[in-house]
Amino acid sequence: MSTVSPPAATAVVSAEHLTKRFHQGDSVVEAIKDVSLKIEDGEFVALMGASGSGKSTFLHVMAGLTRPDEGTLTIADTDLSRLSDSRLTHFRRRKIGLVFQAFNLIPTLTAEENITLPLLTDGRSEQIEDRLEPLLDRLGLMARRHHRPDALSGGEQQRVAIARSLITQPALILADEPTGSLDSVNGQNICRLLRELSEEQRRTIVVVTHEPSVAVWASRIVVMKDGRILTEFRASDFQDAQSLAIHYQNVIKSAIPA
Ligand SMILES: Nc1ncnc2c1ncn2[C@@H]1O[C@H](COP(=O)(O)OP(=O)(O)OP(=O)(O)O)[C@@H](O)[C@H]1O
Repeated sequence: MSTVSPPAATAVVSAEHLTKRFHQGDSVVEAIKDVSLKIEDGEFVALMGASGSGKSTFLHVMAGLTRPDEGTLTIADTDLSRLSDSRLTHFRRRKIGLVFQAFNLIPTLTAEENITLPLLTDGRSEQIEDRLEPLLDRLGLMARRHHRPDALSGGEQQRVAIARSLITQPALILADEPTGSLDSVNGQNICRLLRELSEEQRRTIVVVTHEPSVAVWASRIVVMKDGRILTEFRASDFQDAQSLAIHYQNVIKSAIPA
């Protein structure tokens, strides 16, 4: 009898030895140093760490918004270092969905127009018909589709931003402090939505956060300190956000300074 081995998990993100330096006058800041990380298809990863630990820089490198000085980054089988600036922009539009703390919606456009904009700017308007209504429905935005951002609550605006990130069906969704502008109830609802998207649709999601109450929704938590990956653990090892917060604080405190 022949045996069939399960398919190997595919890495959507493969970062190897990434370093990014910023020059300010005569001084140089190494924002990330020798960072290596693999993220598999369908994983929901929280990137934690104190202010200045390099989380946003790493996220921006993964987004192709910032080029690393050293190391290689492969996203969805594409080595980003091999892409020219214009191809990198094209790649980002197609393969990466971005969600920000400040929502970054266009105030003069309705919810629906904001959501469909990435397809329009990429010359793919024919895909709107099939994709828009299921997304509005899934994200609970059907009744708000014709409203402009100033007529939407913060939670609704962030759901519009998430819908906008999903409409291109990207390989990877990157969110920088997505609950940072929301109250705790709306913040938790956004976390639940991201978790459901990863579980139901195998979306690969990376969220940068300071908050254990956000990180606890992820499947894997990666902790950064002084530009390096310090450690990682699984949220399922903790009963609740409070026990995760205690472990996180202990890990940060006991780390030997770089
Ligand atoms: N454009 C830049 N120019 C100069 N230095 C920068 C730049 N961007 C980031 N840095 C520096 O790189 C380091 C890492 O910054 P980064 O924003 O990635 O950290 P972070 O963990 O996301 O912080 P926070 O949680 O406060 O957003 C910091 O010392 C920061 O001052």
